[in-house]
Amino acid sequence: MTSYKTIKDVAVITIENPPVNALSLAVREGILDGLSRASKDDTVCAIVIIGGGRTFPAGADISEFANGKAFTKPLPQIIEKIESTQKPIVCAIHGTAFGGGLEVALGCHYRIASTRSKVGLPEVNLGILPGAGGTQRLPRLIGVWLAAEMICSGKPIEAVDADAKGILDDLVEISSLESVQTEYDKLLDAAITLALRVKNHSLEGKRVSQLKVEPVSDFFYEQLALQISKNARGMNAPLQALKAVKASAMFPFKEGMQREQQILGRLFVSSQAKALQHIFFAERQTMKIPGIDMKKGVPIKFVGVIGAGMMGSGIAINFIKKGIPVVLIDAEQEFLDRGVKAIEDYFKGRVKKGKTTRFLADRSLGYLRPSLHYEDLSNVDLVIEAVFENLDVKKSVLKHLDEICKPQTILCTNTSTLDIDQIASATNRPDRVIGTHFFSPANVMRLMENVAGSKTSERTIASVMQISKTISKIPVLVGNCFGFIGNRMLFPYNNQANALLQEGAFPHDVDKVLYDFGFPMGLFQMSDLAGNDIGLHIRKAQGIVDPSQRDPNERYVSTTADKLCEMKRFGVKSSKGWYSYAKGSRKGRPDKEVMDLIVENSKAEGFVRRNISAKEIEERCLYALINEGFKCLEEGMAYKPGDIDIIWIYGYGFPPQKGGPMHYADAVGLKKIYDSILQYGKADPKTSAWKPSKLLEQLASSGKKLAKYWTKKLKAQSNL
Ligand SMILES: CC/C=C\C/C=C/C(=O)SCCNC(=O)CCNC(=O)[C@H](O)C(C)(C)COP(=O)(O)OP(=O)(O)OC[C@H]1O[C@@H](n2cnc3c(N)ncnc32)[C@H](O)[C@@H]1OP(=O)(O)O
Repeated sequence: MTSYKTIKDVAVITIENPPVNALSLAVREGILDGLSRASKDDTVCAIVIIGGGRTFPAGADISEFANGKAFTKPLPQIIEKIESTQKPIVCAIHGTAFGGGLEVALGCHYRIASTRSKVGLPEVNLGILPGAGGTQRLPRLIGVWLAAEMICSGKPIEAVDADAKGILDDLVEISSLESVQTEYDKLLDAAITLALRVKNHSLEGKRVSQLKVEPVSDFFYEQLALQISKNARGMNAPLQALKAVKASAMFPFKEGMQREQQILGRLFVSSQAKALQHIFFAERQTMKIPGIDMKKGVPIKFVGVIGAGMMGSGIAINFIKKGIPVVLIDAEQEFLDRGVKAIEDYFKGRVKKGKTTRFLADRSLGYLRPSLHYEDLSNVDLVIEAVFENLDVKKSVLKHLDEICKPQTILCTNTSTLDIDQIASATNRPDRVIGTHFFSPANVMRLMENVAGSKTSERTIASVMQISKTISKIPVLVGNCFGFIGNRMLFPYNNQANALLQEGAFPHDVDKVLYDFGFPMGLFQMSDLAGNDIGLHIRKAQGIVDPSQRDPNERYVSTTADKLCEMKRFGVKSSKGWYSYAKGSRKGRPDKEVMDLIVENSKAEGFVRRNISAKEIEERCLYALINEGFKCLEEGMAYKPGDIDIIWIYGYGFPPQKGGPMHYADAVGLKKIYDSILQYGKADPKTSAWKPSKLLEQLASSGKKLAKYWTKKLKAQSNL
């Protein structure tokens, strides 16, 4: 896990734990061993610590948190050992020196970094804090203000920025064209040169723990705490990390470390840390699908997008940003021009905000080829249609594409609800047809539901999952059912919210409970923002708006929602929906007209309105959502519980600190959820969403946890 060599009397300890050189127990032991050898060897005058391969350690080994291994020869002790070594230690950073990696660097006496590298303390994103001395050393090195900002936000910074802040002693210029090997060679060279230059220098002032912290006023802490409460609402770790930073300014290093460790201990065992660490791994597991070999994907080098509306232009941006040429097609010059302008404005905005340079923006725009002619798609490797959400329209587009595109071209349909098999049936290549459900705005939202039809081939799936990754999306493979996973689960959740209105709640009551649970907004606010006509369009497609077409045995809860659309209360865009809005504002106010309508509908539909507790609102919305998630798993529409969690966190704002609906279900207890579902179903037998999932029933009665059960099941499958 580490190697040791000497170059020109400098000991070089190289950390070799690919892919990210996480600081596992074996790495920590390797560092200790290297330090001991270098200290004992009289010919060694200085030490360099460097990461092998592509990076300096990207942190402590997160997989050691759950099994407790992190506490054997713990990182703070290793860093103390590094800092107290009598020979100068130079740390050479490339790639991503994150978390424990940066904390190791802070324990070294000198730090140099490649200009391509990044450093950061992202621990708060895992529900913990930089608990290997990071909260005590960084303020000593760069001051409380800058350190608190880095630690509490968890955001990494570029090496150039780190140098300006005083974290680094020097930068090694590496161009974007140079290979990782050249970067490593140049960095090592520079580190050895520096080590030889400082070999006889005193280490006075070079041990960060011995530096003094300039205190700041309480006002600073109060302001930052306010900002954190707003930006990271519901998250414990950032505020706790701030407390630890404050301790650095109040106490000597040793005492500060004790405070840091106490806080770390509490955070470590918290439900938030477990949830956030679950999300970290679940996000990386979405590419691991039983029976799909991702290596079978074909490279996608040329892409077509049909439809230059908001969705199509957003999709095109993702590709051209990564240097993949896109032919953007629309039927009308006017629409095409509008789409191109939207794309140009997007890049202009990025340049203005300093997020990119004019040169890079122009380079991306150079990859865009607007066209009115489908024939220009004859040679693309993959095409995504983003036309109107209508089955017949989409089928005719796919049929046309099938005739024009080369036989190998993958045809993707961007839909949020429609049947992929039906769309694929319009072509002679159903194996090369797949759903790509982008979330709006498509250039911002990272989630993608990739929908496999019954004939979609392994090669098509692998190709689309790979290219989704290339364009920096988080792709989740899902099965072909109405609404796929995200929207399918949204229906019963939304259904309960509307049912609660019938029984006695108002939109602001439901929204408050969901906001307090941790969602960025409640369902009615979300509906107003998206446009209430979208829901109506879907209900019409389901054939349930017309009372004569409804199943009389199924409760209908959307009378008020339908009437709102009749009243042209479409939401924010018409300044009134479930709420009313001041012109240009997205902040809704409860509206008497809507509340009266709700009360009137309750009466007309035979409900005696009652006070409904926050607990009941929360349980009914969330348990209906969770029950549907279990159904998705038992039907094989979702491949893993973690996939559902990722969809709901990245697509629907489920609070990450609760780990997603399926993780949350395990945390609440499946028996409790199952029993509540039975109870709610008894009171409301006409709501099919209360029919409990068989999988939920089975796990609830056997006392098992979903996560454990599913991991075992997948293991057994892969051993078959
Ligand atoms: C007891 C001490 C307590 C506290 C002090 C210290 C705490 C910490 O250091 S916590 C860790 C802080 N670091 C991070 O949060 C960084 C996490 N990693 C990343 O952000 C990214 O992985 C990356 C930017 C470093 C690289 O991104 P990318 O190139 O996209 O690769 P992947 O994310 O797909 O990762 C590849 C592979 O590595 C696994 N992995 C990444 N980081 C860690 C880690 N710190 N520990 C264990 N494993 C890690 C990741 O799961 C992937 O694994 P698979 O290929 O098996 O999926």
